[in-house]
Amino acid sequence: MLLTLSPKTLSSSSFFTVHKSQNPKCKSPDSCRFKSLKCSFDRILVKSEVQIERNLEFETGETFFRHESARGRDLGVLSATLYKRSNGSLRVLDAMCGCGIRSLRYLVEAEADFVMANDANDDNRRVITDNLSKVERGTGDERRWVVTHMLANKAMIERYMVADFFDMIDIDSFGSDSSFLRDAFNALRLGGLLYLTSTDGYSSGGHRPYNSLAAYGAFIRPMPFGNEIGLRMLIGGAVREAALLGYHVTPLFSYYSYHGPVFRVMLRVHRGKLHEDRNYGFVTHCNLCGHSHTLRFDELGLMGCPCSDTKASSSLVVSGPMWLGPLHDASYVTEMLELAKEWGWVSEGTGMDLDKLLSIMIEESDPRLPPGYTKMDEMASRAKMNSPPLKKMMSALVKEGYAASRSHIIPNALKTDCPMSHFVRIAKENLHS
Ligand SMILES: C[S@@+](CC[C@H](N)C(=O)[O-])C[C@H]1O[C@@H](n2cnc3c(N)ncnc32)[C@H](O)[C@@H]1O
Repeated sequence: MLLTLSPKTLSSSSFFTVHKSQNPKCKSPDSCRFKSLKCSFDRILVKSEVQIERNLEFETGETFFRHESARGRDLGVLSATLYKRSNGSLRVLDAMCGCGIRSLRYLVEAEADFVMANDANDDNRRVITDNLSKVERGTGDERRWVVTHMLANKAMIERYMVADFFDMIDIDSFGSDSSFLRDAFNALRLGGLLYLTSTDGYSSGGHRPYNSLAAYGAFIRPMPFGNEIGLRMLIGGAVREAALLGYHVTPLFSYYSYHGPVFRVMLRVHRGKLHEDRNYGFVTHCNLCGHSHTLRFDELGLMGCPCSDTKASSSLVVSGPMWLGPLHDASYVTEMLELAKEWGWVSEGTGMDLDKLLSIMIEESDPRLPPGYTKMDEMASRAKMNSPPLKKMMSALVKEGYAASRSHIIPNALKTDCPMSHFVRIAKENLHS
């Protein structure tokens, strides 16, 4: 019989004593494989944390769990639900499920028909199984969930070898996830969703250019908008890997969270590689004038900075190749926002509200906006003035015919296609008007 616990208190760390014989894995106090369990003569002390997320109660035990990742899980569930609603069925691989909270949410909230909850660490089994037991397991073809303990690559290879494809694969990995990409593309149904996570903040910050080159095929140098570069590098890595297999991907949304930091992108996978992808190339940034622009492969010989200062060539930083197109699909994120409103996931007063986040993502999707953002502080120091209010600056830019948007990555920054010199002039005019 598996160890079962029913904690009486919520969201606090509690200790429970259970009889050793209830735990099939514990042979003796000295050889207990559960790193986290302390066995005494005939009792086990289990540290169990019970959480509530979106009204779902679950336990985390000693698995890796971050409350701060709830927003990323919300976004995954909204996408999964849209998929289920438009395709009629939904089969999910939660490839690194931890305690199984995502699997539980895909089953309950997105009404997934089937979830494979996989985590390489089989010590997590009891917690995952207990959490998923809130949903009837079913049998045979009606089976709604299974728990497996394989390396994520094996879990994907095993399924595609028997032509059993998933509609959605969620890879919530530590570090960089590029080693999972190829198997994930193979194991996904065409038109399916791939939800990728990376916590590799060093690479996106340009501090390990040879690491990013190895993992994503992108040589990344420090740029003032490194966190956006992190998202673009992740999408770019997937674009490249997909092309190798004869597929192409489009980003549905991209989400950066400073807790970690964590970079998440939801991609849709399509058949056929794009022979000429105008959205794949380089980002340049001039540290002298603050101007950023894009450089496609066929423009490499034209490299230079519009500020044409003599010092400019040594101030010009180039990173890539990476994704240059919009970070999100505006109409898709609009559907996500409508669903969030339908479910009442709005104005909850928890950090940045979900509806506000999705609204900013819609703004950021304007295809005229180049990669990067400018912090208002930087603009103010270039213009030698106090920084004007963000909203006032945005409407001034729009009035002059430029695209302008907030950034979901950083609060007091602006994305625009306006060159820095005009930007400073417009700021000065508007601060004094
Ligand atoms: C970031 S945690 C997952 C958190 C979980 N998805 C959530 O939302 O709470 C990563 C998990 O991946 C598991 N893991 C690490 N490497 C793995 C691999 N190669 N294959 C499968 N699971 C792996 C770890 O045991 C850990 O539980």
